[in-house]
Amino acid sequence: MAEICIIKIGGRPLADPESLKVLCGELEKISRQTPVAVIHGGGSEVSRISRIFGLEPVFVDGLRSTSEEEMAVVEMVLAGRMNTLLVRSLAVRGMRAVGLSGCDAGMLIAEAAAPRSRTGRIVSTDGTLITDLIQGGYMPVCSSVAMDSSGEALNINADEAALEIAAGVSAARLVYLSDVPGILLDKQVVPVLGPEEAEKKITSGEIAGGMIPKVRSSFRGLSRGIGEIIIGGCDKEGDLQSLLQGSGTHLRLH
Ligand SMILES: Nc1ncnc2c1ncn2[C@@H]1O[C@H](COP(=O)(O)OP(=O)(O)O)[C@@H](O)[C@H]1O
Ligand SMILES: CC(=O)N[C@@H](CCC(=O)OP(=O)(O)O)C(=O)O
Repeated sequence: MAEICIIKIGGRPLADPESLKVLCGELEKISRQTPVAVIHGGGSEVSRISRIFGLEPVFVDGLRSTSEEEMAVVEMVLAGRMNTLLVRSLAVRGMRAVGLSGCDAGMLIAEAAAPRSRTGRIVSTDGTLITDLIQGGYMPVCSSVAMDSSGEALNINADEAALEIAAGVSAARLVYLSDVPGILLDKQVVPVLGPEEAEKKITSGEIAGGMIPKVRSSFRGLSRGIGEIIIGGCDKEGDLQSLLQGSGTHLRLH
């Protein structure tokens, strides 16, 4: 099979119709060149809906501390609204998008990160469904909802879900599309970043919030055989192609 490219989409592009249009156009172009699977988040929408239900989000090191009640919102928003929104937006352009969550065919099995928490840590990944769908000419579109061994839902950070799936299918490339053009240090995009430098910048607070799990999971992914990991934005036509050709931040082990 041709080399698989995993594209992780954060929540903010999904919340804006214009960004979503650009993104889907870019995915259409890229998918003509290489097989693509999309893993998506939607954390900002989860927070918005949680607040409507009177649940104030709490994040620790960029990860949501997920209560039982919040898990219901996570599932509803990510595996429901966000997933179908993305699938419809791709399908209308002629792509054979298939909506999935990490629970499908046991793709992402996780365990609770702490007692009574519904925030999960992935313990096993099965990429077969993704490769089977790609071989059948489909574009898998997967949310980061996972399950534990007793069948309960767990909330996985979408960056980590993308990383696990990319490692599970031995992806040639994993692209994290975010609302920033790459990792910024002194307001400039860093073209290449290694693990020691990244940890220093996390300690100093220059890399913070949601960027922490993205960066840390990337280095774990590279050591597990993902060919290349790129962080960047996709705001206008040509952005995704240019990320694949060298713009944004490229994470390297050495
Ligand atoms: N050094 C940094 N460079 C770029 N973004 C950073 C940095 N440190 C923290 N961030 C934050 O990380 C965010 C992207 O991560 P995250 O919120 O998880 O986005 P997404 O939902 O797109 O995955 C940016 O919007 C920015 O606020
Ligand atoms: C455990 C955890 O933090 N899960 C994330 C899952 C969604 C996500 O990661 O969305 P973005 O990619 O848009 O940030 C959350 O609940 O926000």
